[in-house]
Amino acid sequence: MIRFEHVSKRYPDGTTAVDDLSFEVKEGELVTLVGPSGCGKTTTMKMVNRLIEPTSGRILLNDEDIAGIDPVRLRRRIGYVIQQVGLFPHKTVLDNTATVPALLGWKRARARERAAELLDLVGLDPSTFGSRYPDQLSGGQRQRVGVARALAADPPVLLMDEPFGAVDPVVREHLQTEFLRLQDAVRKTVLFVTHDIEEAVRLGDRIAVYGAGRIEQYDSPALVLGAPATPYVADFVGADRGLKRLSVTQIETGDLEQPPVVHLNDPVAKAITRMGADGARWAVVLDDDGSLHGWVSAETMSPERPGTVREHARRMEAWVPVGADLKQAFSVMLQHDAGWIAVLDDNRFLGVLTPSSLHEALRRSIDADSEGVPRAEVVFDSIATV
Ligand SMILES: Nc1ncnc2c1ncn2[C@@H]1O[C@H](COP(=O)(O)OP(=O)(O)OP(=O)(O)O)[C@@H](O)[C@H]1O
Repeated sequence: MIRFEHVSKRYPDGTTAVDDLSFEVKEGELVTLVGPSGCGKTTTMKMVNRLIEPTSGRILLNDEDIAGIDPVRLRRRIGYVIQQVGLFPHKTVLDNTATVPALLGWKRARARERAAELLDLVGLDPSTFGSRYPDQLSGGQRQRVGVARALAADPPVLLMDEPFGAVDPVVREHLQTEFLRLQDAVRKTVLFVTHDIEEAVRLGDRIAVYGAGRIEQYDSPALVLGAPATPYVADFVGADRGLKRLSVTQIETGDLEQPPVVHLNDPVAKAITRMGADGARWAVVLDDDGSLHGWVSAETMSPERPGTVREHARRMEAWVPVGADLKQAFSVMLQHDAGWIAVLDDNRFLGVLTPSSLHEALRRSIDADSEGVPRAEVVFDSIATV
């Protein structure tokens, strides 16, 4: 979709901003460009919409050399979101969002209808926010309008230059989650510049890690974290990459432990036998319909006493859906101060994660990536050391 072929950019003062860059972004792929300040990320991005012209090499968009495309026409095919959103202060949110369709000559009603759809898509109710002016929005809301505006004419390509850089970390995480959901729905080809490795890992299908003017590694987030290609990348992603990796490793059913399971209406004696068979001191308790109720401890029940598990069971609400990432699991575990959490598929109980199975899952993920991939340095950072 976007291909860089030996692209370099040298400024007249002798600065080489980008040096012999070759890489490809596939259709529907979200690639994050990450690296320290001044390493050439923005230059790379601005060459795609011809705000900056390369000194040598070429950039192809769908196999067409962009040097031959009129810049104005080119930019209509490319949405652009920047940190200082650049909304027009005197225009309403709806009209701001409709800017590009209006420029493209859409009828006003159609442009506004499209703008309302887009606002909805980025989580801003058009009937509440459409008539506001930019200074009546929070920073996070302004960024959402920026994204809606960039998507309004449905461009196949989106360039995003630190779009969430100016908001606080909580809002930023929110915007990232929303953006991922949006990207799932619209599947644009996205180049996303950030200097934040966490953001790059969270959003990118692939990450280009920049050193000075060059890409040091171009890989999946899991590989960048698990098998840094060079000591520079290892240093850049940081010593806590095991922890970062939690957010790119999904829980799989094979990671789960299977403690004994009893039901609320089971007689106490049956529950004790069940636990005894596994040598377990506790069991997961499910409702009659099979959904998670909580847990019960062997200590609180005596085989001589009549009754059912219901009288002894304790509620437990620490759970995550299967497919969640290990970071979510870890955070739920900490939030509930729990030694285990349940993993559910819809309402169905699948098993539990404990700190040690979480650790194993992390190891599984790193082993899978490093198999057969000769990398400079494959180090496992135990979560226990973080
Ligand atoms: N017009 C210019 N003339 C000379 N040098 C320039 C010019 N524009 C950018 N540079 C230099 O090119 C290099 C790359 O800049 P670029 O803006 O691409 O970096 P970046 O990785 O996006 O940085 P940041 O994260 O700080 O935005 C820097 O050393 C910068 O000083």
